[in-house]
Amino acid sequence: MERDLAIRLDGVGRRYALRGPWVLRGVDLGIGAGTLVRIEGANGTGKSTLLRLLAGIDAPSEGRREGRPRTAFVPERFPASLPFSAVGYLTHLGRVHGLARGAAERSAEQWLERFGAGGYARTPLAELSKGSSQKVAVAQALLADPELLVLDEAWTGLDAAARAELDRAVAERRAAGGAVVFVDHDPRRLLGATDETYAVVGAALNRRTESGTWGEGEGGGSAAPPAGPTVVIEAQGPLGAELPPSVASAVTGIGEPTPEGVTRLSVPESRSDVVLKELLMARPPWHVVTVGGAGPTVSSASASASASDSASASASASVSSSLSVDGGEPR
Ligand SMILES: Nc1ncnc2c1ncn2[C@@H]1O[C@H](COP(=O)(O)OP(=O)(O)OP(=O)(O)O)[C@@H](O)[C@H]1O
Repeated sequence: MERDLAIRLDGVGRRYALRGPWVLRGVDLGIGAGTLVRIEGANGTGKSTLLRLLAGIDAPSEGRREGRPRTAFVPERFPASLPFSAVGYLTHLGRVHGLARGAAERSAEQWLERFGAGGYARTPLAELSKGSSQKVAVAQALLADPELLVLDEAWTGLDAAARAELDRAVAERRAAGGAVVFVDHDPRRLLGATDETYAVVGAALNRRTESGTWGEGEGGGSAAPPAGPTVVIEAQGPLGAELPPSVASAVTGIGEPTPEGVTRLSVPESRSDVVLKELLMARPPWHVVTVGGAGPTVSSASASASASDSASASASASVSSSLSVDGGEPR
């Protein structure tokens, strides 16, 4: 293992059933000590699966996880109904992490205070609000100074002060030489502080290069975009809006926006439905202007920019049913 790597995934694949579809395959990923790494990807692509593998609470179906950093994990869903008070639970975990009782209790109380949940220290977990419960979820990960901190949507449900506190805690971890890996739906989360960004696409991991395009993962080709036909989507975003990260990670080409704000996207056909859905469900939604083959646009469709979720989904379905592919007939 290279020096200064907190952890490394080597040729890692994960599927949830024998002969089931691979959620991840051929993933090679090294996380350096003291680095902050963002993982992106459309819904259901395998971000949480990757985080669980990194955190060591799930095992790869193939490949290896190398390195044994002291790891803490904030899961997407925290089991809030455990039979403990907030401080009792955190003290118990502190002891599991090797702290003496007194030190564990002090650390538990300090972290609850930092996240503005000191007043709920003696409240049973099952009685906490969703936001307070999330504060406990975050505190449990921070109390033993992890060398690898894995955060799955950890900011979701926190109030603004607690979100800022978590940003600070992440900076402190890094300053102490810890690595932090996170998934978050907000593309601005820790923007500027992030060292590396990867996207899960089609079971592989793509790394964002410095120019903002998506390169191959470390596996030397394992993260190449799927071969096959390409669909061109022209989409118009809300004024000044950036392309949703989940879309940016799924496309193979992004044109310069026109003065009217229409951006031309090249998308592998196998990802086009996901990209259309992500555009239409973005907040605020994007307007899909045309959908066609890589040559001249051969079909067009539009969707209301103020569509509700269900309307967006049905608009997506009607758009995708009019897709055409390279050199082919409209479907
Ligand atoms: N324990 C499990 N058993 C079976 N299938 C699973 C399990 N966990 C995840 N999956 C499947 O693996 C795929 C990837 O799921 P995962 O939760 O990792 O994606 P995600 O990108 O984190 O999704 P989201 O953005 O919705 O949180 C999905 O098809 C999901 O249904």
